[in-house]
Amino acid sequence: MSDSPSLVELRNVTFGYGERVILRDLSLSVPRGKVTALMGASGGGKTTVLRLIGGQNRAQQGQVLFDGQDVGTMDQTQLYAARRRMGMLFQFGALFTDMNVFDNVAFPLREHSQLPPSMVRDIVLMKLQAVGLRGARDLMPSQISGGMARRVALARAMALDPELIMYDEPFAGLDPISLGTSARLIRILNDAMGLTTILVSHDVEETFRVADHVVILGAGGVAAQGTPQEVMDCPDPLVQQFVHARPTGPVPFHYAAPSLEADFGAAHGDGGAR
Ligand SMILES: Nc1ncnc2c1ncn2[C@@H]1O[C@H](COP(=O)(O)OP(=O)(O)OP(=O)(O)O)[C@@H](O)[C@H]1O
Repeated sequence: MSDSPSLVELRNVTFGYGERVILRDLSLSVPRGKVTALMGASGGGKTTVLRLIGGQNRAQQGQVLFDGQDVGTMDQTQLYAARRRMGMLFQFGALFTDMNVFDNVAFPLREHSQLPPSMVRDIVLMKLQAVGLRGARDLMPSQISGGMARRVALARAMALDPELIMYDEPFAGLDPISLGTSARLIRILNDAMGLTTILVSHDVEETFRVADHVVILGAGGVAAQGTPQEVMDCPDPLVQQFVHARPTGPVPFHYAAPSLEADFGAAHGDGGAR
């Protein structure tokens, strides 16, 4: 284990899909034991950062360090070992619909460990207890609410006791009470289980309440980072637009497109333009 205060560190990372550069010379660090919120305008590359950390994407330049090791240069075995130390909860963390709550949480344990059934049972019930759903073990996903399903997915992501847990928009579509419960749970679990958390979210109010460290992505790089208060106070117009959810400002509304003239001006009369 590295003795760096950061569990994850991106150093001068450049990444694009085809010709389109999404992250440009991006450097950021995720302190151990803390909740780090990764925020920024839609399409800014937050999910892409999570995918780089998980090794689903590889940086074209720079390094993505997980506990001091470059994820981008790992072979399959090393990557597999690193991923076992990470829990990932992607948008709406889909459950297996043909398995009950218990079996959903047991799934990674049965897949990735040789533990006897009695131990699997104890671990599953402990994880379900941590998210308040020990009593729901026999229910099918169709019998629980969206907020409960999210918590089951969280219990499943924690089944193998990860060191790092990454949430991609865990609050999307939740009612205000479930949202508050989920946010508090993320904080409590981080502290109780000695985790390091990365939270991608658009919900400024709730996220700023639970995060220790906030990173705002903008224009391929870091627009601001610091404590929630430091980021709130950052004078950068892009950051201000984002934290105050203003509809107008430097964040562009339009995805990069040909000029209006190219699409509309010359199209009249040519009969076959797309
Ligand atoms: N597999 C892919 N192939 C091509 N382009 C992609 C792919 N995945 C994402 N992109 C593009 O990369 C950009 C960044 O996407 P990403 O999902 O990382 O953004 P994000 O900040 O998580 O957005 P959101 O907040 O809307 O989820 C987007 O413009 C998207 O269109």
